[in-house]
Amino acid sequence: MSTVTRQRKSVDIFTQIREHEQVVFCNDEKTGLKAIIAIHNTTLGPALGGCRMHLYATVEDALFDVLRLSKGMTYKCLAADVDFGGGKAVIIGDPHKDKTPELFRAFGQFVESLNGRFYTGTDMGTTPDDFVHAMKETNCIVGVPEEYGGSGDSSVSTAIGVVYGIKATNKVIWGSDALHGKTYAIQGLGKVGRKVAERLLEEGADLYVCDINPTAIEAIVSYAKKLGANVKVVQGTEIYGTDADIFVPCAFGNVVNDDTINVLKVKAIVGSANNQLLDVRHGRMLKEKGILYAPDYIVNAGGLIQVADELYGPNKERVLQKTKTIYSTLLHIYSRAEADHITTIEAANRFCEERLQQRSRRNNFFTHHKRPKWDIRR
Ligand SMILES: NC(=O)C1=CN([C@@H]2O[C@H](COP(=O)(O)OP(=O)(O)OC[C@H]3O[C@@H](n4cnc5c(N)ncnc54)[C@H](O)[C@@H]3O)[C@@H](O)[C@H]2O)C=CC1
Ligand SMILES: O=C(O)CCC(=O)C(=O)O
Repeated sequence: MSTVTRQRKSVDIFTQIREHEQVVFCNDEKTGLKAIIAIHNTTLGPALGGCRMHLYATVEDALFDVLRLSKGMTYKCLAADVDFGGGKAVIIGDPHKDKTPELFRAFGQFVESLNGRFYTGTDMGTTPDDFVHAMKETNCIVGVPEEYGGSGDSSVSTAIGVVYGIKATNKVIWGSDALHGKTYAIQGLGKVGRKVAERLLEEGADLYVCDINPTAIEAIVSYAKKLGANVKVVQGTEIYGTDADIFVPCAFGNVVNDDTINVLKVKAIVGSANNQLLDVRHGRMLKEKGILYAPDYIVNAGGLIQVADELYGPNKERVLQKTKTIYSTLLHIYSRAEADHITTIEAANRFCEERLQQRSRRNNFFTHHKRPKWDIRR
């Protein structure tokens, strides 16, 4: 039994979704689609969040994941200062075997049925090309390929934001935001992790990397070779115990738990993975161990910033400028945590909850989506 499953108690469904506005179970026999869409909070505007595809062991695991991910999006929208709410979707299936155009069209129909309350795009296990099929059924898709007039793959901005997060962390620990001269342990070399790895290598950093996909490993090893840079490949859980300076989780959530904290030797954790802490108490354990934790939803907000911007008509320069603010927001969170003697995740949560209180006072006049945008229906 996994650590995650062990620590979860069995509770009734309404207790599980008590913090959420709406949870939609999507079932389509013809295409085999089994998905869950969770809308956490739409105080600031329609819910926005990517769609993950993963072969969950149980439906309960999928529900647990989508509930946490969608709540995280509410906080991410608040931290990034965009007028959207928190939502997320998960498709239960193997992203390497179970994808079909029809499955994504069926998913698009369910998104459309929410009538503008939920906008979605890529996450772990999905790519912009998957959502081109969903776009035939709904306009509520983001991270749309540039050839359709969208902003393109949102992982580009996510990776840029993660690098700003690493720079801010280096500044706090070593007094300089330079990326070189440090070793980073990157878990996951997918859409985000690979881009972060390439940037770090270009800056002269050393890397430990791991991924379950040999092609992803080969790509980064050959890139390093081209640059004459240093990459060591490690297997599975070995990534937690390396002598790297910073651990960069860019695969799945819950990677910071009792087991991994025991073996982590790094000075800081800064990565793109959503929900890195299994529980808030793991934030306290990191603090006690002297490991600086960059709250995930602060650091990985670049993609959100990009796709939120896309809905107003994409502008790359505007996205880049806003993504850069991840650096200053993170420095603010670090100093607030220090001043208030709390963990960095507690400081980030307080910052967002205060913003939500302030914004809730504004009259929120939201009407459902305005115009057909992606007219590619066949
Ligand atoms: N794509 C985006 O713009 C954003 C992604 N995130 C988060 O960042 C993380 C990565 O997202 P993407 O790069 O989009 O996903 P992806 O699906 O493109 O890449 C994930 C990578 O992790 C690898 N992986 C899976 N299990 C692994 C394991 N046990 N050990 C090592 N590697 C493993 C996969 O083989 C894949 O290469 C996810 O947690 C996602 O929620 C957060 C914000 C935005
Ligand atoms: O990157 C996206 O497409 C939306 C943002 C998101 O889902 C996330 O930040 O986890």
